[in-house]
Amino acid sequence: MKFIRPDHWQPKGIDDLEPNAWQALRQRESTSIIAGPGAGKTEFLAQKAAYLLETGLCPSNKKILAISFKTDAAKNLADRVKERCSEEVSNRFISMTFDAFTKNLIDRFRMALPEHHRPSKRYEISFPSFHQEKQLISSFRNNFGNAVGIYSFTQRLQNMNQFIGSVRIGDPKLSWLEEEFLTFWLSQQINYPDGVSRVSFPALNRLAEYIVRTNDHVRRSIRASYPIVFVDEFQDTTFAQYDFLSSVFKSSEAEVTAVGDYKQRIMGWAGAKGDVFHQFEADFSAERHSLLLNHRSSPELVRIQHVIAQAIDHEVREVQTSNINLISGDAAWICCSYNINQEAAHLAEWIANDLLGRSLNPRNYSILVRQKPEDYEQQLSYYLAQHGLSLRNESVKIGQTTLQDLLAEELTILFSTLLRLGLVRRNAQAWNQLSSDIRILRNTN
Ligand SMILES: Nc1ncnc2c1ncn2[C@@H]1O[C@H](COP(=O)(O)OP(=O)(O)OP(=O)(O)O)[C@@H](O)[C@H]1O
Repeated sequence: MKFIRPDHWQPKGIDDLEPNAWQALRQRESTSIIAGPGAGKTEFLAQKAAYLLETGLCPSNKKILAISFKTDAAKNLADRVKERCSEEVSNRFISMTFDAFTKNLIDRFRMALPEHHRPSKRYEISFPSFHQEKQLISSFRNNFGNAVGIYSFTQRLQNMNQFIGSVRIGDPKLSWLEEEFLTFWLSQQINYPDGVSRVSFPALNRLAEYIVRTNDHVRRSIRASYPIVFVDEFQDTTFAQYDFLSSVFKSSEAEVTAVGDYKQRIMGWAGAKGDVFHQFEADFSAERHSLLLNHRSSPELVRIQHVIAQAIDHEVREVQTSNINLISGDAAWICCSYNINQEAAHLAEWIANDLLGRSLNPRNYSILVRQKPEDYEQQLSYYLAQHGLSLRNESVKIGQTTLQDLLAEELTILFSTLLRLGLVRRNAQAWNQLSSDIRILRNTN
């Protein structure tokens, strides 16, 4: 493959990068990139991957490892690199979730674990409920009821994610109660009468961290394969995941780029570290860069985001938008309501008026709420019905899944296109869509 000279390399699929992004892209040490919503964090990583791979700065026998927290984020990043680079180049970009990466490590190096911590060869992933965690704590307390300090210790266990994040397997600094609990917690997941372990992702993370910390061979082979590492949504890194990252890459030659926005931290409840950017910058001697252009939102929305961002961090820098206002009049504003009924009534009335005023369709409107839509559904449905409008809660549970996940399934899309085609005499768009889906199904594309 012919490499591009680094000073001749140009971004792919976008016109340019902002000056701070150029600086961070060319930086050959660990860096942290702080950027608000829509500032192009994912795009930046895709461009940096293209830059390093196409210029040969990431040698052809090495790969870039990109770690995200959610499957769709990992896929989105991989797709962007695929769109921007040739197959030969994008094949060396490995994008996966933290959990997939640590699970993969356990699957390959399970034998590096001490026998009593080793899951069975074939194991299942478990998702312990809050209730199961409580039961685990209470059986532990029953076993160690007389131990000195057991009361305050079990209080600490109430935030299980945080506790697990604070203890490393085999760490000589652990107190004996910490060590006993960790062993108990792991053995409950590993030893089952049918011989099939049921292991949670936090346990897999902890076991993988143990392997890379204690096994030079595994650690060196990961470092050798991935001299360049990206971590997306870094604000949501848990204590255990951070430990894993630092056990593998700290004090190595790896260039780690951590991208995120501490103001968008959503996983605090799941044990995400509050000060993760500061710690990363100290541990990896990483230089901080901020992206100050928003590429997604209208200027009014960016101004509102800034008001909210300032409430979280007084020193936050103002972001500009690269977009123009597409809506005449107000595009975004903040309303304060005294209670949920007043809010729902106002929203329903506003939608009904706007619908008439702009001759739009009810399906052009979507209401996003904080956390649980079912907390708002009843009131919103009631007030919308007074204007002849109905509401569909897409996060409603259907069996193990939700309506929105079900609607995004390829098979659901196929059936709904089929239904749309059957409902009216002619629907060219549905016809084309269905014809192409059927060609793919029959493998005649
Ligand atoms: N330099 C750029 N020039 C033009 N468009 C860009 C640029 N960077 C990003 N974009 C576009 O802006 C949009 C938002 O970018 P992206 O998804 O990377 O943002 P993000 O910061 O990762 O978002 P989020 O806050 O949701 O995590 C995308 O459509 C992307 O293609």
